[in-house]
Amino acid sequence: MERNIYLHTVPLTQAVETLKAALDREALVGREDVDTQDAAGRVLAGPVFARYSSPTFHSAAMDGIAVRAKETFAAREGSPVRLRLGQGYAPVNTGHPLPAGFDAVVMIENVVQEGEDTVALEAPAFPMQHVRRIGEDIVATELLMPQGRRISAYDLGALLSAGIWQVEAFEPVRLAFIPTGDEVLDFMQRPEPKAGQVVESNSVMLCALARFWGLEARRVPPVPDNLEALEAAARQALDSDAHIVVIGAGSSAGSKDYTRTVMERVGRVLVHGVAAMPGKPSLLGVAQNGKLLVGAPGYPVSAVICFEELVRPLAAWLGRFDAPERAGLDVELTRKVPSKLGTEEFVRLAVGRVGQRWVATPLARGAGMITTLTRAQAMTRVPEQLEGLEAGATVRAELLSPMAELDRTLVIVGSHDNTLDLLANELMGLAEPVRMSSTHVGSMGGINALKGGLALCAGAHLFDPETGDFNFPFLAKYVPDQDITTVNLAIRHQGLILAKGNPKCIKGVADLAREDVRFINRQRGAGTRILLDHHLKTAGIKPEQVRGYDKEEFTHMAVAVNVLTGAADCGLGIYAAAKALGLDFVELARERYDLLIPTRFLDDPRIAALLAMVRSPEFQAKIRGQGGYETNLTGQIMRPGMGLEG
Ligand SMILES: Nc1nc2c(c(=O)[nH]1)N[C@H]1C(S)=C(S)[C@@H](COP(=O)(O)OP(=O)(O)OC[C@H]3O[C@@H](n4cnc5c(N)ncnc54)[C@H](O)[C@@H]3O)O[C@H]1N2
Ligand code: MOO
Repeated sequence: MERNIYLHTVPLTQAVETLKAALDREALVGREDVDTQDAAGRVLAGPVFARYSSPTFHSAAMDGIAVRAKETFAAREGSPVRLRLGQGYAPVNTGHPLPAGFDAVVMIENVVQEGEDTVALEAPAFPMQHVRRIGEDIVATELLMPQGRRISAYDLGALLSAGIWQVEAFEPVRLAFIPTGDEVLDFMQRPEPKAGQVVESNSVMLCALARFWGLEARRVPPVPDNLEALEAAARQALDSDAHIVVIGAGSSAGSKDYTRTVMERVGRVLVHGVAAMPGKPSLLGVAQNGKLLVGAPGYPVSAVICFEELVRPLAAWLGRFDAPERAGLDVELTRKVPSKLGTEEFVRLAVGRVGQRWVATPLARGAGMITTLTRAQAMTRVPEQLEGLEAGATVRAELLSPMAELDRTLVIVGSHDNTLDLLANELMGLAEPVRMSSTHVGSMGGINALKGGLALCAGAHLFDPETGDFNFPFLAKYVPDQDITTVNLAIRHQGLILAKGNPKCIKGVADLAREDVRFINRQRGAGTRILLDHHLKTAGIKPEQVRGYDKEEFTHMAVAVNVLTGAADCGLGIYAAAKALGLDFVELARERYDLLIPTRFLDDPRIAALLAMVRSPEFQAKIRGQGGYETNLTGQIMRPGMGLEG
């Protein structure tokens, strides 16, 4: 099978410009009459002139009486002017036409009723006082709105008031998405994926994005990797009313990546490869019938970049509207971001305020990591001429979440524990919800974040064999100059996580040296790894003797998943992770998992909410409910030397 070789990669802006030059948007996106009441969001194809004035008559702007101004000029406090009903004044309500012969309105509050048909005024009225004049707002025949205007909700009011029942607008930009791949399963069938299969989700995510920009978007069921079937699906979509046809996946160099071939059969490929990461293998072209053809990469994060950076500007240009912009915020990076020279890299960020600083932690950059899309509150771009961004650098971030949500985000960095997930959910249920953004970098990573002032709170469970104490010896060593309050979250049970039924009969640390036992380790700096090293040393086992010692995972659950799938026979982790996946467990140690909080943040409302939650008996019951936890110290402030006893 011949494989695709990319055209050369071009910068994103160049890719967009190339397509603008090749597409005939006048021919592609037509005009149509739209009833005004349905026209919000549509773009006017021509100018709109008012048919009616507003008001169409001189109208009273207040409730009161209509008068002739000149007859009131002499009125003074203590020397009123008296007027008689009929020729002198006429009662009016707001919005009523001004009765013939009168030219001003006096508010009812300023009218003294002296008899059935006599009023007294103690102040003069000026001509046209409290009168809305004919055409004050809109004058018939005048330009109400120019061509090219995107009709807002407000505009609908003005259009109808001016007697415009229909407008001529450009067609809405319509997009059809064709998911492809033998391995993708139609979610409509509620499938259960087997190895090698994935649930099709890109089409729904991307169509929803497109609708948010104002497009009409629809998907078809996934099409298998078969050239004829793909071509037929592409032709069918091109024959529909869609202006943009997107083929999902199959954009790169695999033996079944047919997207480019299909695009060449139904049109011309103008761009294959953009200097962006993710999103590199994106394709753009023009169909024989003039429609925009897009090949979106299969990986979700890549597909999003393809949509946001290529489809969005092109669709906006086709539909003659401005794509919605994101607010910007300067943020400080907690970690270094390496990047490839010559490629614009898109990095998603978890953002939160720590004291007066906005800090941003770069999330994992795998193009297949759907949760980086859901966890990110912002995104930054590493320009193509840079080889990366340094830790501590201030960069411009594009916000993906509202500012108010960012301000309610509690940044917690450090070791992972299932209780943090419990906490994240409970905190969102508060009357004033707190959003937890936790980054799992191990206990030492958490202490480092505190050192750099990059977190409101760190989770740590560092055991010091010399003193038998937790965390304090490490705080004294690494952040001696900071006042940190240590609050216990829970005592938890750590042990060997084993396959169900323990088929390899693993009974303790000594078995880790066995040739037939494959271990899965935690990353350097993780408290659990430090605990393992301590137990290995005590048992007289060298790391080299443990098969898999150098294979690392970042969370307890990831270790458990390795055991569940048979990728490893055993790993060290908390009981809750073993229990969650129905695995066996041999307990090795009880340890204290603490929240380390710089004392100056104790009054921060987010920290206050966290502590209140941790101290509530209901929450503590939920911690115990996970299995493998004790809560007799939970919520209490820890002191050096307390160990597990409190
Ligand atoms: N030899 C090379 N291989 C790859 C290169 C390269 O330069 N040389 N580029 C990589 C990059 S970068 C990307 S991005 C991907 C793009 O892959 P494709 O567009 O060909 O997509 P697939 O391989 O078919 O699928 C990738 C991945 O995404 C899943 N997928 C596909 N469609 C959907 C959907 N509708 N919903 C959810 N998930 C979907 C699919 O199952 C795969 O897991 O290529 C690299 N390879
Ligand atoms: O460029 Mo691909 O789009 O990273 O994953």
